[in-house]
Amino acid sequence: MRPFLLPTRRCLKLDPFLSVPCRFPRRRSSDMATVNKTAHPFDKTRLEALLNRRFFYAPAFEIYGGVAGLYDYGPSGSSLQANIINEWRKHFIIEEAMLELDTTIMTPAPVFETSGHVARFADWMVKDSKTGDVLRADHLVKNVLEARLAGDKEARGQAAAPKEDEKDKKKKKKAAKAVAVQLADDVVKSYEFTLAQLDNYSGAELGELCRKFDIRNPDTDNEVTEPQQFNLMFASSIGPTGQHPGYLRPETAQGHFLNFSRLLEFNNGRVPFASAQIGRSFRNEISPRAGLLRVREFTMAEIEHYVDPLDKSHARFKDVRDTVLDLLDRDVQLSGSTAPTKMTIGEAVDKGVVANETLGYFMARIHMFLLKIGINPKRLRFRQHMANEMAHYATDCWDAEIENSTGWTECVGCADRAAYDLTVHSKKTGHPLVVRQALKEPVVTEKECPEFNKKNFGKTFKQDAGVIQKHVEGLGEEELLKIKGELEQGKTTITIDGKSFELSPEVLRIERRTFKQSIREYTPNVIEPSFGLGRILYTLLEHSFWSREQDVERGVLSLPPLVAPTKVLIVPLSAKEEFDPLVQEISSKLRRAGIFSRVDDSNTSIGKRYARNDELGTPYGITIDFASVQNHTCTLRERDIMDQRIASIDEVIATVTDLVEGTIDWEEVCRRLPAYDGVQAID
Ligand SMILES: Nc1ncnc2c1ncn2[C@@H]1O[C@H](COP(=O)(O)OP(=O)(O)OP(=O)(O)O)[C@@H](O)[C@H]1O
Repeated sequence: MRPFLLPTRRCLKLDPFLSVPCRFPRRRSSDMATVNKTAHPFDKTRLEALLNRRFFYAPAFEIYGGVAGLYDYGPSGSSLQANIINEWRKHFIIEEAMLELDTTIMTPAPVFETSGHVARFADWMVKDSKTGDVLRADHLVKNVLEARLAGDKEARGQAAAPKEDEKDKKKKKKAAKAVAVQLADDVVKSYEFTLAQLDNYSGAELGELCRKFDIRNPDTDNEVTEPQQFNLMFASSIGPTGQHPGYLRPETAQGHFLNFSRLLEFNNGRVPFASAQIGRSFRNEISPRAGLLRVREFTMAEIEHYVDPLDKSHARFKDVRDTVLDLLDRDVQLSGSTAPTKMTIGEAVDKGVVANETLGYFMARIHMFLLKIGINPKRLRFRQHMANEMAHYATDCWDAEIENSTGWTECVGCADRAAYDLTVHSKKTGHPLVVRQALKEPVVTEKECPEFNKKNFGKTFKQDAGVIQKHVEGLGEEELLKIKGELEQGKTTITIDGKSFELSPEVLRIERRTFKQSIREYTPNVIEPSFGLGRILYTLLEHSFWSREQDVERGVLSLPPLVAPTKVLIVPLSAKEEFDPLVQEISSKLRRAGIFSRVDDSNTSIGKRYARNDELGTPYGITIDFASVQNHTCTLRERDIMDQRIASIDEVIATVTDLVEGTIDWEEVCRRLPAYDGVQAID
């Protein structure tokens, strides 16, 4: 026996579905497959209007005119970001027992001088030769060539790529000043080749490309100047004297490295281990025009995983070995192609496509995380850095790129930074940033060692003695053996800076000695996955957005319950007081179950209330009507297919808890709970 009653005739009159206009027909589970999320092409303008209307985010300082590249997140955007961060914490920090940090943003200049950011953290910019407008050189080349290729496609009568919305197409056409112009085949090839390896070009080469392809400022059609470097860090000064320059950090990584010896001690001196940090970073981007995709202040989540340089295997690699990734490696890009290869990460590491197990392990874990929060797997790929693109010290680097209406965007960088950062900071400060490993078995080695007879040596060579000693001590095993042999014959001659010195066994002997080493000291290598949360959040919103087939105006954000800002919407059918105890009961039971819910008791139709929450991505709705008051029942609605089920309040709460925790899906709900069908209830 079900512990609830079917709705009565009275409740049918107030059936929430009957108050919903019939253009939003109710669906049953059997209709699930018929929900067509692609009935309308993706419309960025609609999505942007929705995000603005529902205050996901908005330009910061808007009433002062706004500042490019700075955004404020509203309640929906903040909750979405917090939920993504929560999942990130679980997926990485908790799962891998990482050591979490929260280090300062303001950083004294010497830190970034040592790390190389002052000299090299820069992009190439060009200026409009007449107006002085500033453009990022690689983006200018990309936009113009892509637009010309789009014009060429149109002229050849090929359909534009489906992802491109009208606004984007117009932008590109404008950028190219070449609407529907067919290009010669070799020109198309050379554009495609250039685009495939755009990240590989130096400043001078970008300038060369602008001349070769006659690339101008698309807004004015004016020529552009030679590329110049622009450092992206925001400079500041610490304290009132102005004598201590500082910078707002452009990444959180240096905070990890400077604390390495404390972290190592916290981890009982053991390697491998990882530190993790979520925090704000700042980059003075040259021309931030892509919404959240390129901003000047953003939240990063960074992991620094420290490994033995001689052993980059990962204990849990076997768990992810079979994960299939879309990999776009360096060689494919050099060939001018942008088609990734599907490969298990196991195979990629075995074949040397990905440098080592630890890097591969994190690529697979990044892939899993992005899918878990709702990124479309068909629009996710890993692209290997080209040689010029990679920092000079890095061994291998792959970006998780997510496709969106602007193209493929790097959202997570995953690099093997080798021992660079720890080595340079240690050298600069004299503070050892090394691991001292007690060896299980002492290592016994033998080597040739020079022994100077100090008295005779000093007397013979006087002021040259120091130079000769330094030279001999710097010689390798082979050279020392040669000298040893010659000394055994009576004498040897060495030449330093063109000057020859004759040495005899009275001043120098070469002895073979045995050494026993019980401690190994080394600087660990660092594998760094670095996430930009704003880019992930925005691409997720694009991937989740669609419009109902029946009505393009009815936008839906199909955010997974895991990250949706609100999990359950409680909708009392009427504002009558008799509903209040039920609303309170359901709210408090959901609260106790740890499920974030909101009550919408506004004075609008239930259909409008649901539509509003579909736009907010709220996956489930609980409706309370007069039958609920009588029978202690309520209905449970699924956002995407708009199916509704009925059950006792406790049963609905238990079911929605399972749904939010991800232990069941809607198919299972359909097996558990009967469809809410007012018509059947009358009969
Ligand atoms: N200006 C920005 N706005 C938003 N997110 C950013 C920005 N710059 C970097 N990120 C994010 O931080 C992550 C790590 O930063 P990283 O230094 O690897 O980026 P990057 O290579 O400089 O990016 P790009 O080449 O796109 O400027 C990126 O994968 C991205 O998600």
